[in-house]
Amino acid sequence: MAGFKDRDKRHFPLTDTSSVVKLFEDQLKGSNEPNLALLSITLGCIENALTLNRSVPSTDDSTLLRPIFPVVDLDTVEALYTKFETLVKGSVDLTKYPEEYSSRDLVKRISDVIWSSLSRSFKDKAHLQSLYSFLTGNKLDCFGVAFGVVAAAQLLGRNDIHLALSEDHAWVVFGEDGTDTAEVTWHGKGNEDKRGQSIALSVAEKSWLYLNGQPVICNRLMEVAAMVSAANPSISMTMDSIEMGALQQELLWLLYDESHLSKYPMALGNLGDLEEISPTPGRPPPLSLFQEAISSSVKNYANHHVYPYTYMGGYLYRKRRYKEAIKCWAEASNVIRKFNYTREDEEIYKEFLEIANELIPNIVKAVTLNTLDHEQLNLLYDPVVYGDILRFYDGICEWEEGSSTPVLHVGWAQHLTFSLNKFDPRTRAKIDVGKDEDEEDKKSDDEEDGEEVDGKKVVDNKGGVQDSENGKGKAAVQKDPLKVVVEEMKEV
Ligand SMILES: CC1(C)CN=C(N2CCN(c3ncnc4sc(C(F)(F)C(F)(F)F)cc34)CC2)S1
Repeated sequence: MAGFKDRDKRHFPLTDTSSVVKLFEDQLKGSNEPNLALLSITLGCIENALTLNRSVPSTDDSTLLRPIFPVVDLDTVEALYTKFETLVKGSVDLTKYPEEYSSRDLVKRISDVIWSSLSRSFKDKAHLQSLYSFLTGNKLDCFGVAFGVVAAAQLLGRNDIHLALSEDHAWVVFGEDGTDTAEVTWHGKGNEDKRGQSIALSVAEKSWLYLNGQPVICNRLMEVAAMVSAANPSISMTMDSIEMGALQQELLWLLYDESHLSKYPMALGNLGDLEEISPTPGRPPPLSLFQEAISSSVKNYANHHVYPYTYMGGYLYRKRRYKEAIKCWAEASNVIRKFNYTREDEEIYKEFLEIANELIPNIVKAVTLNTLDHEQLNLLYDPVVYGDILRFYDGICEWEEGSSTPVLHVGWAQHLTFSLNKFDPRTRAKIDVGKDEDEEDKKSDDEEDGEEVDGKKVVDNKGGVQDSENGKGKAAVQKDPLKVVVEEMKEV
């Protein structure tokens, strides 16, 4: 049972990074499970001081000497912890929920307690992810509400309620075998919240938002990793708090060493980004962390996560390692093609749009202008690169096929033709777009379970069978005009 114990109190006051790391270390390695509310209040208090309430820089040089790290007093944290405990225990009558495992009603009740305390102001600002924000400003973002529900559940001794994370949404799992699911927060803008509903219905849509049944399911230690990963060192669009970034980085390495990041690809990616900004001597370089994130997704989530590839692709792009960046983006597209695009998948749509319509054109322009660097210019004569760009687009086309919402529009085709036309025609002739073996396998799989629907075989490209109405009463997007464009061009 979590509680604010004396052994926790002796860490206070916290005066620097290492005292915070020691508190987290004691919580992670201690006898009982880490206290999510205590840690979230503490981390949120520090983030607030380092990013929102920075000491106003005075004109004299005294600020140059004054330590910027805030002193976190025990009574500040204890007061907020008690406020949270009073709210939660005062609002949930546990005698109504005598069962050993949590019910949907209980989960909904806890979500309502957090939800009803929120102020109505807009919620997509930064620094709204911690219980410090909730308790001092009644504001939480989408992640913060889900995290708050799990922290409240822990206070109530409900140890079967855990955080579930996709790449753009959060919900909870609960029940005897931890497979019951419930929405507890909202998603995106202008979408009705589905709080209390199970996720099963949404997963059936094969949308990226729910990772088609492959989300990260946290235990208490991974919930600490989520809290640390969700910390935000940014002060403004152009400035980050060095102290907050360093604290987040040290806490992520502590969690990494305890293997609490091994099934959490995005946290590994976050650590890789922090290491790019400020490398820790003796630690693996960013690329190996991004590779670990990819391997974790392949091993634990049937390679259904996109971000591990875009973390690595973005890094390689920044290092001007363009051929390898394009390879990563082709692998990212190889993941997204497993899904059907639905209207709540905007975040990943924007990711692919930026790669297709900005990053790849920038690369093609850069290597055309910079003809002095033969290594770079060769890119336009490299059939492997050309093939990877085609694979990148083919995955997006496949993502669109069978979807209720179209992905591509003529703007995509304009950038596609710009990029592909820069390649030497002989190079374009060299690649073989023949059916590779797994494509043949897929076809044979489909043959097996394809069935006649009014005389014609209709299979989706996800290996399932759906009627020509895309199984959801919506007209499925047929073969996409872009594929025709690419095929026509190959005859050029
Ligand atoms: C390659 C990228 C464009 C760079 N940053 C990326 N992030 C930044 C960090 N990030 C995350 N990093 C750790 N954990 C989580 S849980 C989560 C979420 F499920 F969507 C939630 F909770 F709804 F916000 C998001 C997210 C989201 C993805 S992807």
